[in-house]
Order: sequence, then structure tokens, then C-alpha cells
Amino acid sequence: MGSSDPWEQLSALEKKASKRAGDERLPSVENGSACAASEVSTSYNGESGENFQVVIRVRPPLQRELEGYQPFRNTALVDPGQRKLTVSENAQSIQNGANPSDIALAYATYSFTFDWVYGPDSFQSEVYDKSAKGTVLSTLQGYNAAIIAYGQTGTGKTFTMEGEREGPQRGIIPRAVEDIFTCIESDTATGSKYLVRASYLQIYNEVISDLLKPERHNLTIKEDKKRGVFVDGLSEWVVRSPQEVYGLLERGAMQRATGTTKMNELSSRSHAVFIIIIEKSTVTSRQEADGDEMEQFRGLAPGMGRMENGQPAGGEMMQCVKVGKLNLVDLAGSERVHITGATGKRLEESKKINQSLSCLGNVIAALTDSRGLRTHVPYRDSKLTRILEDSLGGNCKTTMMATVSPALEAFPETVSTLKFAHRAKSVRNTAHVNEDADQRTLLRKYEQELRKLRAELQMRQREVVDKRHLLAVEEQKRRAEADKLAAITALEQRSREFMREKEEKRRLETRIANMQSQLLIGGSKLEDTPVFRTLLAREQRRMRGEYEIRLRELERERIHAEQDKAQVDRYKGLLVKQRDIMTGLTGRLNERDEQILRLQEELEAYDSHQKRLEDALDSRTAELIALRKAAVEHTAASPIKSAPLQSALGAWASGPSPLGRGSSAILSSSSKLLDTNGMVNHPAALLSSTSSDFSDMALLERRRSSGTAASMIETELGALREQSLTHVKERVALKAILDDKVRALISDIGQSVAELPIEVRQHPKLLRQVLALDKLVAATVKALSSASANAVHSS
Ligand SMILES: Nc1ncnc2c1ncn2[C@@H]1O[C@H](COP(=O)(O)OP(=O)(O)OP(=O)(O)O)[C@@H](O)[C@H]1O
Repeated sequence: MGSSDPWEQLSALEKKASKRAGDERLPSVENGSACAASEVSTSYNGESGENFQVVIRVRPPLQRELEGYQPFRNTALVDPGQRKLTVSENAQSIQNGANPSDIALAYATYSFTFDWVYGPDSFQSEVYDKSAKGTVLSTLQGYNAAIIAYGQTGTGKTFTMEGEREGPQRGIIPRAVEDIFTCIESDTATGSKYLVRASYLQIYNEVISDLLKPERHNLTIKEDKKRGVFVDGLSEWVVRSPQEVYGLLERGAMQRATGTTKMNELSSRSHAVFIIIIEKSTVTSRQEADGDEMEQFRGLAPGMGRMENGQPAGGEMMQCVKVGKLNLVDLAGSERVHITGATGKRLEESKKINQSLSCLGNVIAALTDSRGLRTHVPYRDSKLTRILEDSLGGNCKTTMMATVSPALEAFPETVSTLKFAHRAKSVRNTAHVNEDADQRTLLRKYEQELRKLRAELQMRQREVVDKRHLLAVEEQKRRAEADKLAAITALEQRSREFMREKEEKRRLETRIANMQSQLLIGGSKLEDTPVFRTLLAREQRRMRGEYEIRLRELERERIHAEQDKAQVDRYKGLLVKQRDIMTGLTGRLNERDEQILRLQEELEAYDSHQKRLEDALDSRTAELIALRKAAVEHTAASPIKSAPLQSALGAWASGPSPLGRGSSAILSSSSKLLDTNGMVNHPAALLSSTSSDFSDMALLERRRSSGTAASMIETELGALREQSLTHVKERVALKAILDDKVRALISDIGQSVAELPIEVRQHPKLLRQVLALDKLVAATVKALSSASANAVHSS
């Protein structure tokens, strides 16, 4: 399909489809042919599927159409009773009684029947009640439902879907929201619960955005078995009243892309989908429930799901959750760009809108393929068709609301819309109730969360009760202790009183005894009478008994009090001891921590110091090896042998060649300590080998090989002697040259200098240089003389 204009594409599709179906009578706007209204009507007269309704709404003429450069001419004739709409370029004549078939001969004339046709005078309430209400309310039963407004730009899609928020001009969305909440409120069945949430998205230039969370942009569409097709990352808002939904709608409307076009001052430039998801939970007894659909439900309400003798108590209660989804779709209006004169951004928008509407046309065409093959439905060709996949030919009760203009200037678009809508009438949907068989609904999650929270609350309450009990016991204990203290104080007081009484009694007894000793009864003292004595003895016994009992009691109480005090003291002592131990332990732990930290730091410092030393050692070792090697080579190559240097080199320097056996042994020994890259493998070992053990190693090497290589040494010695003699000769010759020729040369120079002019002769540098040269020659001759003597001596 080359063109991006949906009208043209639809016509092409119509032509194709009609050819396939062998239906040549279908009208075609593009080829200008027209057919009789009755014929057209008959050809389209199939019953629409119950789950896919198509209705048409003709809006009243707009001011712009009434006041246009041409006088307004109506093209739409509505017959609501017959659910029939006739559109004609000469509708006026038909309205005046002319036969539509006759008019169709000269003017393009079409007749269609739909599930409902609304004329320009229709009310919003009428449209909603007859064509939307049923679809909307089916969502409360767990069905998917969709209302899709389709039509040319400026024909009343937004007016029909949204209208005004209040008053009689309220559109389908506000009325649907009201109805949903009214139904929920009026559902008084016990156990019925609802959870309603809403989302709002737009597809603008093929990009899906969340209108309620604008930062969520460029969302992707996903599909899974449970949820069907859904927009990943789209925000969902739980709503509890129509007002909350209106709030969301207003927020979303502010984000929605709109613009002014030639056809509509506030044209929607995006497809908008307002989604309402309703989860309904009902509780029924198992007997009433369908085994497959219901899920055992326990714990939502007291007594539910109780088991008695392994049988459900009083009929086991079941929870059933149904999920209904309502898609309210306000499509962006299609337009013929060459007529509307769109340019720049508007042109791009229009292209994208037309493109996605073309995809919608393709999907409808595929779904209504007259061959009934439906091999491939191109849902994935656009975001719009992908989102509406369920609503078009899927699990959904869908109402397509096609809007048209009555104006003659919009006649081609009107015819195209009607053809598209009529084709859509053949779409068949299969709607079924969505049961939450796998417990994934939000409602269930909320309920589970609620149950968990309630259980937690109960536990907390129990804990609070326990704590209260503990507090009461502690209060009792505190009071008992206070009482005990009071009792002890009282006892001490009583004890003191008792002692006082006892003292008083003794005093009285003494007084009585004193007084009685004065009395005489029948010639004898009163106390001496037997009656008196008996009485006194009895009284004394009684009093003693009483006092003894009282004393025993007091003693018992005292012991008790002392024991309690001792116990308290013991506990106190223990606690103090434990506290001291803890304090001590904490102190020691802190000390240990500090010590460990200090040690750690020291260790680190030592490590880095050691590292530095090792590095220094490595470089020194390398230097030493290089120096020794250079010295050996130098000694071997030099004709002059310095005794101190040779003794310093020790065994290194001895050998027949500049790199003789001694030095090669050392070098091979040191090379063992170097890896293939010449890196020092073990610096400490190398140091000890190079500083003192190299000569030992060379000697050892010599000893080891002395037995076997004695002859080799002899040969080497002979060669050395010869070499030495040659050197002696060379030195003697050199000495003679220096003595004769150089001295003579110097005296010549001296004479030449003496002959020079006085100012040149007195030049300090020249004289000094001649003297220095003379001295140098003398020293060299001397050195050569002693070296020759030594060489002669040693050889
Ligand atoms: N049935 C109607 N009764 C009265 N006025 C209507 C009706 N339908 C549409 N209108 C008016 O027509 C104009 C265009 O309508 P609307 O914006 O709803 O068109 P649209 O199809 O949504 O356009 P677009 O696709 O460009 O967004 C508005 O001013 C609206 O009030």
C-alpha cells in the first residue's frame, strides 16, 4: 500500500475485498461510480456481532461550515428507527421526497445500516445510554470492553468521548465513570469488594507516553498469557470516586498533544487511551460456585472456610475475583493533508496519524476478510493496533463510534468513514469473563496484605497486653516492697514501745513490791500470803507467755527482714560486680583495639621500609655486578696490571683471557641469579654471592676442576708467561721511545720556546704545559721501569 492516506488505502482495500467476494456493487468514491441506496443498503445488511457494535454519529454543522465561502449543504439523512444513514451529494432532494435510487444516478449516494445511527440533534445522554452504557457496565462483570471514537478530524470524537465534565454535554467518559461508581456503591451484597484503578496514555508520532507520569516516555508494549497485551511501565492509579478520576483526566489532558488545524481549532494530535481496570471480589458458598472458576477462600471474614469434621462448616465460602478492563479510546482525527494544508510539524503529525489509522484499516480488513481465512492480522504494524489487539477481534466487548460531518465539503471523508465503519461491523469478538484463577489481581494482593497487617496488629495488641500485665506485676512488687519496709518500720516502732512497756512494768513491779513490803496482812506481809503469791505467779506466767510469743514473732519478722535485705544486697553486689567486669572488659577491648591498630600501622611502616631497602639492594647489586664485570674486562684488556685492583678483584681477575675462567664462573654464578629478562631473582642471595662469596665460588670451582684440568692450567700458564714476556718487551721498547725520542722532542720544544719573542715566552700557560709534559713523561718512564722489573721478576 503506497499511499499513507487512510481514505485512499481504505478504498483500495474495499475494492480488493469486494473483488474477492465477487461483490461488484460496492460503491467506490474514487472511480466516481454510484449505486442505488437500496442496493448498497442490502449489500451491507449483515448483523453485527453482539460483541462488536458500530454506531455512527453525525454532528451538527459548525459555524465555520455554515459561514463558509459556499452555502452549507447537508449530506446526511438519518433514519434512527431503521438505524440507517443515507449520505448523498444531493441529500436535499431526497429529503424533499425524491427517490434515492433516482438521485443516486446523478449524485454520489450511499446508504448504510449500523447498530445505531445518531443524527445532529442527538443528545450526549442518548448516545451514552444506547451505545456505551452496556459496554461500560460489562466491565463490572469482568469483561474487557472498549469504546473507540473514529473519524475525520473535527467531526466530534473528543466531544462524544469527553464532552463537558459537567452538565448535559458530559461525554461518554464522565458518564462511564459515574455509572461505574454508582454501581459499586449500590452493590450491597455481603462480601462484594471492588478495586478500581486508572491509567492514561497517548500515542503521539508512534511514541507511547504516560499522560499521568510524563517522565515515562517511549513505553513499550508487551504481552503475556495472563495480562494479554499491556503497556510496560504505564502507571496505574487507584481511584475511589468519580472526582479522583476527573482529577486524573484533567492532569492527562494537560499533557495531551493538541494543536490547531484548519478543520479543528483544538485538534487532538495524538491517540489517547484512558484505561479503567475494575477488580471485583465476591464471596459465595461453594455449592453456588462453579468449581473451576472459584477459588477456596479463607480468612476474609470470621467463620468463613471453617472446617468441621473435615467438612466445610455451614457451607464453605469461596472468593471469586473478576477483572474487567475498559479502554476508552479517542483517536486522533485523520485528514487529507493536501486539503488541510498542513506543513512542517503538523504535516509530520498528520502523516503519522494517517499511517497508524491505515494500520487500523488493515487490521479491520484482515479481520473481515470475506474469505474468512484471517491468516495474518497485522496488529504489530502500529502501536495503536497493537494496544487495541484485544479490542479488535479479541476478548472484548467493543463499540466503535464513528463520527462524521454533515457538510458537503467533507463528503469524501464521510463516505470513507462510513465504509470503514461498515466494514468494521463484520468484526467478530469473543468476550469472556476474566476470572482471577491464579490470584494475581491487585485486589487479592491488597487483601492478603490486609490479612497480614491485621494478624500483625493482633500480635502487637497481645504484646501490649502482656506488657501491661508485666507492668502491673512490677507495680505490685514495688508496692509489696514498700509495704514490707513500712511493716519493718512499724515493727521496730512496736518493738521500741514493747521495750518501753516492759521497762514500765518492771518499774511498777518494783514499786508494788516496795509498797507491799510495807503492808502487813494478819500479821504477815501481803506478798507473803499464799493467795497473793498464787495470783502473782499466774499473772507473771501469763505475761511471760504473751511476751515470749510476741518476742518470737518479732524475732521471726526481724530475721525475715534481714534475709530480704541480705538478698537485695547480694543482688546489688552482683550487679555492681558485673558492671565493673563489663567496664573492665570494655576498657581492655578498647586498649587491644588501639594496640592492634598501632601494630598494624607499625607493620605497614616496616613493610614499606623493607620494600625500599630491597629496592635499594637490588639496584646496588646490579651496579656491583656491572662494576666487577667492567673491572675484570678492564684488567684483562689492560697491559698494565694494578696490584691493588687485582687483589680487590681476587679470583675474578685471574684467568687466561679478559673474560677468563674466574670471571666467567662468577658471571655464570651471577647469571643463575638473574632470570631470562636479566631481572634479579633474589637480591639478598645475589648480594652475598657478589660481595664475598664470588671469589670463594671461583676457588671452589677451580678446586673442583683442578684434578681434571691440571694440564689445562699448565698450558694456560705457559701462554701467560709468553704473553708476559711480550708485554715486557713492549714496555722496554716503549720506555726507549719515551726516553730518547720524547725527551729529545721536549728539549727541542724547550729550545724553540726560548727562541720565541719575550712576550710569548712569558706566557704562563705555555711554560706550565711544557713542564707538565716533561713531568708526565718522567713519571711514565718510571712506572714502565718498575712494571718491567716486576714482569721480568714474575716471569
Ligand atoms: N454532537 C455535537 N454537538 C455539538 N457540537 C459538536 C458535536 N460534535 C462535535 N462538536 C463540536 O465540533 C468541534 C470539533 O469537535 P471535536 O474536537 O470533538 O472533534 P474531533 O473529532 O475530536 O477532532 P480532532 O480529531 O481534530 O481532535 C468542537 O467545537 C465540538 O464542540
